Amino acid sequence: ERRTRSFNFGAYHSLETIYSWMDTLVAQYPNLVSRQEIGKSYENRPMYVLKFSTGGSKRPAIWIDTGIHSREWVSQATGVWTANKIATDYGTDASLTSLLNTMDIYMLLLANPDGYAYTHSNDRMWRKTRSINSGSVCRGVDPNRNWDAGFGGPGASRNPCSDSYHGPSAHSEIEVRNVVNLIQGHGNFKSFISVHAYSQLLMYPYGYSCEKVPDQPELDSVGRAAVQKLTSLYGTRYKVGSICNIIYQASGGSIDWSYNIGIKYSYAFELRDTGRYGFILPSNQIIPTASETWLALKHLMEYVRDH
Ligand SMILES: O=C(O)[C@H](Cc1ccccc1)CC(O)(O)C[N+](=O)[O-]
Ligand SMILES: [Zn+2]
Repeated sequence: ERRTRSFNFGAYHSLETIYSWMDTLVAQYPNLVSRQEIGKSYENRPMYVLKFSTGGSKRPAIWIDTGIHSREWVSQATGVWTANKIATDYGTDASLTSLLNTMDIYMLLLANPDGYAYTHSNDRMWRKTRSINSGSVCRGVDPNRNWDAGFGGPGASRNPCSDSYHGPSAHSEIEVRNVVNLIQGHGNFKSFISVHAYSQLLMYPYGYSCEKVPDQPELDSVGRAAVQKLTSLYGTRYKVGSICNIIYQASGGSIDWSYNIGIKYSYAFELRDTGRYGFILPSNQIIPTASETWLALKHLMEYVRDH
């Protein structure tokens, strides 16, 4: 209804505002979008996935998460804009319509809800979850070091006070376990895309090692083609490569886990910018960032649809 159309996609919003906007999106597109609670966060906030589906059961699916690192606000904002874009363009964009007639899209807009709330209430630069670490005064685990993929290896810290603390064990964080359970329970995901900021990169596995994955040539060429579409809009330049080679070695990352359980088309975006504003990207760049990113996302999803 009216409220969705009047929603300001060019601003950063609170968790509560995003959650109530999700309700209006589902209400406006009941035959396309549904909301699924996949579990609770450490501080007992619901974790909601938006499922875009035109029917079938357990259709091949694409996963997109935003906001796993709570301070990377342009990621969550891009997720909101993208969810709205999918809902509004279905039925008019032929390529998207054909995609949604054969595949489902699952979006987790706030993958770290406790951290996101904390960046609004206490510390704009908070990155991790808000779990209590026994024996330490420091809180939180880096949810992008907590996955069962090279867990605890180089590229993560064992210090609970570190921003890249991997946690006491793989999948120790409920926010990670909720996603693992959904993906493993579903069993038919073909693509897993995790959206971060910043650095303007499109990355594929591995992070935990600099060895080439078996599908590296294909992931690289599809990634380069996707970035070409992104750059065509405003000239924004991205680099493409494996996490380990292009940014740094990082163990326990989500897309290494998804790749290793067989989800070939696993990618991580690092959105704008390259450091001028960093995590504090001005809100007037939200819509341009989301618009250019959409061109890359669409390319990836079309490729997955056709292969
Ligand atoms: O360290 C991270 O988890 C990401 C890089 C990354 C992204 C995906 C998988 C493994 C690592 C970088 C970032 O998004 O956190 C941004 N940053 O640290 O500036
Ligand atoms: Zn991040």
